[in-house]
Amino acid sequence: MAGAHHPVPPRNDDLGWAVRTSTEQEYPEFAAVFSEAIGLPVERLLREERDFPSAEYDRALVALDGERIVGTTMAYSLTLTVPGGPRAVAGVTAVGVWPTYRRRGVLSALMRRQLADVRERGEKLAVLWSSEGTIYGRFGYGPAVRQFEASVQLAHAALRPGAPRDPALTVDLTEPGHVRGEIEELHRRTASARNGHILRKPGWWGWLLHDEERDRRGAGPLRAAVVRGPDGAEGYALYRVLHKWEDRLPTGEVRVREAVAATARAGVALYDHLFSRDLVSSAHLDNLAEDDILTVLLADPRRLARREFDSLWVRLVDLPGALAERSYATPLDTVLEVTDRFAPWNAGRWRLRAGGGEARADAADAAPDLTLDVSHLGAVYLGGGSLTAFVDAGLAVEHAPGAAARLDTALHVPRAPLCTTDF
Ligand SMILES: CC(=O)SCCNC(=O)CCNC(=O)[C@H](O)C(C)(C)COP(=O)(O)OP(=O)(O)OC[C@H]1O[C@@H](n2cnc3c(N)ncnc32)[C@H](O)[C@@H]1OP(=O)(O)O
Repeated sequence: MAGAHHPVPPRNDDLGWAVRTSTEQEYPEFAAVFSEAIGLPVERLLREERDFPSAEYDRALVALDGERIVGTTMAYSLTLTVPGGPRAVAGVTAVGVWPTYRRRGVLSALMRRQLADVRERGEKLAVLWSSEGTIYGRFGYGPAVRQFEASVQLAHAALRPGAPRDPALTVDLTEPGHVRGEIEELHRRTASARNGHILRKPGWWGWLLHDEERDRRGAGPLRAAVVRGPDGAEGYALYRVLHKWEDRLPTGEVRVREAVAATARAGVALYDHLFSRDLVSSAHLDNLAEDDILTVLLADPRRLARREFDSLWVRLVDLPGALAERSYATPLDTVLEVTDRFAPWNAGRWRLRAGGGEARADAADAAPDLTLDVSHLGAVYLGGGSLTAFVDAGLAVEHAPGAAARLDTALHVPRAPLCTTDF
């Protein structure tokens, strides 16, 4: 369905670059272009795809200059946790343009075609991790997950005395491969509690857990710490230890890739374990949600040095579909005037109504309460961020006083979104 007043555009990009689906046979050439653009050795891309196949060749697109591939992108068929439950989404990846062809509209042509393809498949959202913050806003993506990496000196990493500790729990430290089944199951079980998680396919675990010397950046092998209670595994952490010495003092660190806990007591047991490793002085945690339990568990939270970054970007590809399949915290009846340069079928006025556990968005002619870009909706779709900030900044316009605040309230979710799967 198109928004009022805006017809569906033709599929081909107007700048003239030919875009077509790629093939498995063509993958070496595809990988060569992407590797040159992104700065990863092509041998590595080819080896990883051989050892841990993940490519969906029927979702790989190439832009051509004659016969020559000058731009690439691919999409994975993923499942993402969103308010309302897990949903099928397109996971956009492998975006690259051959350096001598950049800034001539090649990516724009690929994006247009990819959005049309995603829509045709019936996926309502496209998501990605961006290499730079400047690329994807114009294509309608908004930074939907802001999370942080953090460091803490172990001398100041004591947890609050009231933290729940249960002596019945044990911590098993081992190679990830030995406990892969438990890890996979725990990730699946806990991911649904937070928006922004990718429900990892079994094939992805091999890639995530493979542990080669060259990936260690001086640290030791990847370890899994699994917390078990009387009824089985309750949490795990994946981490490495970097041992370093200066003036006979240990200055190394525990490098935590992810810590996952199904219970509060398991979370405490994991942090107790990670922060009590010998012969290191600090811990570095790669992916923490804004409201990770550590932010309230540390006796001295000021000691947690945080650096925020955007992880998952979200794009509403089928705007009425995406808004209708999301859940809302409060009833809502509002008219949105949406701009969308790259998926014009979304542009126009939409009346969004939510209540009684249902939501719908219909093309409308009524006067809008808010005028905003589709990227703004992407930025708040998972329940993080604030539309009011876009209004305050003058990027979105509020016509009915309080409209942005009401929408923000309806979009609210109790836990900050988090994405720990970089694809
Ligand atoms: C999900 C992922 O795979 S993330 C990985 C993304 N890939 C990379 O970072 C690899 C290195 N970079 C590249 O290969 C290319 O520069 C790309 C893919 C980022 C951009 O491709 P291009 O073909 O140059 O983009 P295109 O010419 O269509 O640009 C469209 C617009 O976006 C702007 N733009 C594109 N990339 C950037 C950027 N990195 N920073 C700022 N603006 C940008 C262009 O200036 C242009 O603006 P305009 O419409 O006002 O003229």
